[in-house]
Amino acid sequence: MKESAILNQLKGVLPPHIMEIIYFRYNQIDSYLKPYNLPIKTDILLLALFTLVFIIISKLVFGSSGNKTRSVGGRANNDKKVKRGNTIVILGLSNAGKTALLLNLTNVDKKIATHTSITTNNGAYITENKKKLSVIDVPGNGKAKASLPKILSNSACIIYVIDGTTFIDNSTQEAQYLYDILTNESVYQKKIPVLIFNNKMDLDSTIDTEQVTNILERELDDLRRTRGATPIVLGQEEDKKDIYLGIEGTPFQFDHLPNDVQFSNGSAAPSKGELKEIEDIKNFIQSTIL
Ligand SMILES: Nc1nc2c(ncn2[C@@H]2O[C@H](COP(=O)(O)OP(=O)(O)OP(=O)(O)O)[C@@H](O)[C@H]2O)c(=O)[nH]1
Repeated sequence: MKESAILNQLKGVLPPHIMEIIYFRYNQIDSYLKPYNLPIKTDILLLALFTLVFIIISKLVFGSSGNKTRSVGGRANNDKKVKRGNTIVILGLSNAGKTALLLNLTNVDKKIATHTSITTNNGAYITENKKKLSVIDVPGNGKAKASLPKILSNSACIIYVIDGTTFIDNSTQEAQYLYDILTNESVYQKKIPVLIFNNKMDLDSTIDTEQVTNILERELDDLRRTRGATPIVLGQEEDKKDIYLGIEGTPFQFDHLPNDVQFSNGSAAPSKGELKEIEDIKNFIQSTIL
């Protein structure tokens, strides 16, 4: 039996029956290699081969787990390849209080009047951690709405403002606008978070936010069935993909959407008294920063 320093060392730690097998294989390999007269000892060669096999196996095992970690990040990305923009988009029907909210959230020149806007109003919002986000308020009427798909594609989050004093009369129109927003490709695929803000709570004639939620869910449920026949409000969307809101065969609920849709109420510009801090909105914005 051929002697080898490595085998002698193994002899000290391995049981005799295992050593027997190792010796047998060793001698077999040694006899195979002998005719080649290699300038390297069989045990060194085997050790090198064993190390190589060990490296390959650990690469496969740990290398793939490394990939797994990447794919978790990847999954977050794959998770609709989320790469949202950095604009807080304020939307809603005319007179809802969008510009009032923009003024409240930003430190823009308060000279921007809270009367019917024709073009978008812009400002900057500084988050708790000093991140600067642009804020845009898109008028409820007019040409600015045509540029909405582009604005939405760069949105970080959406605040949809409702005039709580006129909601009952305007609920269908509100739902139609929301439907267009929620079925917008960017909003749907990037799962842009939406906050529905029931505004003008300082006035007596406002509606309870729970009621707003229920009415909107009912209206959106109807719209899912009839929408094919209704004109698209956001315009220029001939190639708009078919996006079905919620779960087919189940009454529509905001919970069924891929987006996080939250509700809140308050006053963007109370007619009397102190300007109420709109903490819910600020918390919402903070929670949407990726
Ligand atoms: N009482 C009260 N009035 C508000 C509140 N928010 C806004 N308003 C008033 O509602 C009116 C409309 O507000 P805007 O901010 O101009 O509304 P908007 O949504 O920007 O309207 P458009 O520019 O037409 O799209 C103004 O007279 C505001 O002062 C609120 O919280 N309480």
